[in-house]
Amino acid sequence: MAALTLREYRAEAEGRLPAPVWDFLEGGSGTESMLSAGRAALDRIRLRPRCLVDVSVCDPGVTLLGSRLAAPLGIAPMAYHQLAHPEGEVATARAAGAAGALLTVSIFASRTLEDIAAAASGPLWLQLYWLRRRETLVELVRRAEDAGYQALVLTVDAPRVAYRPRDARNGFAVPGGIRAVNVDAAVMSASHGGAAGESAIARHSKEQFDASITWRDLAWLRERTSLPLVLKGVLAPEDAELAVEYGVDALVVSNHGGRQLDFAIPAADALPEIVDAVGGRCRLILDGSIRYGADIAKALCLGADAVFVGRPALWGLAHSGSAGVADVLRVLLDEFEEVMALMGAPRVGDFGNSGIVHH
Ligand SMILES: Cc1cc2nc3c(=O)[nH]c(=O)nc-3n(C[C@H](O)[C@H](O)[C@H](O)COP(=O)(O)O)c2cc1C
Ligand SMILES: O=C(O)C(=O)c1ccccc1
Repeated sequence: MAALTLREYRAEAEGRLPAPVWDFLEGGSGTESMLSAGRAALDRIRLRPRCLVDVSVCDPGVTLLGSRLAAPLGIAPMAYHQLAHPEGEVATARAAGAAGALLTVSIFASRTLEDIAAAASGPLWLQLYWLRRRETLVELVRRAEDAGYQALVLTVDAPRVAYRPRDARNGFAVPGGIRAVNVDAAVMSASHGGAAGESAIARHSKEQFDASITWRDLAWLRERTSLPLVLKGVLAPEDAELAVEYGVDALVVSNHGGRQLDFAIPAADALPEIVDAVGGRCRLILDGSIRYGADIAKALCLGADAVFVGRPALWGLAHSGSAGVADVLRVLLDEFEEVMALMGAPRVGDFGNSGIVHH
């Protein structure tokens, strides 16, 4: 298969998916203006290379919360990979393993945690939304521990799923035959069955997500697992400080790919203050609009330890299943390895604040 750029994978994926599914994958909340804003924030950052450094061998490898990765790259949690391909998360896990990338499995994965683990040869983390029914969370934590997942990621930017105009217009619902198989069917039923003018996903979240949780509840979760705990969707330095106080091991600095709070700060703009606030006391992952190897370098220069990539993994999956995801990851890794060489930064630790300028 000829190498495709991520942009080509996107175009190919669009042609293969039903329009309402495409709209759900690609869409954003409210004005959808944050989709381009996230990209613009990264585009404003320019790289400043060093020269005459020995870059004959570049090593993109890192260890993140005990997970060994071929590069500082993970796949962001995304619900229902079967929307993109019948094999769903099992295919994604195979590809992530082959590339040495982390896979974060969504609580609303369409394949079982155990089947995904069986297909994975690399590290897996499990992402949770805080459902009203706490027994579901306790059971998922136990299953993740038993299946060898290496961290838990609590998404904290979604007390409910935001208004997303495309999904509302399409009356989007999770198609029959695709289910969040790791959660009781009764808890998930509102996600199915469309209603004109309303997104079933948004409706389901209002019914089943616990919007009352606070930092005290985080302590409850912290006590129930020895796995590292990650919070996803932090943008305020004050929250980063609180997270450190509550024993959180890493933060995913993210505006949820422009799908939650409309006009929320792009992650790349929020990151510097958060780096200052945590002062090295927890790991930081930049999420949103990562599309090039150079974006990984920019994130590291800003002070992140790694990045998450979201939609491009689903483009690869829609294009050609596991092979497509593996190729998307390979394109990003090859680009990053080249950026390391051209930046004069043969190790991940060589990227620092002097490697970027804002313009
Ligand atoms: C189709 C889709 C489903 C998503 N599902 C989840 C989810 O279940 N949990 C979660 O924390 N974030 C979810 N996200 C957000 C991603 O984890 C990530 O923050 C975002 O996609 C990153 O932006 P990018 O797509 O520009 O890389 C989802 C995103 C998409 C596109
Ligand atoms: O679409 C999303 O971004 C998301 O987080 C989600 C939440 C609930 C169900 C499906 C996806």
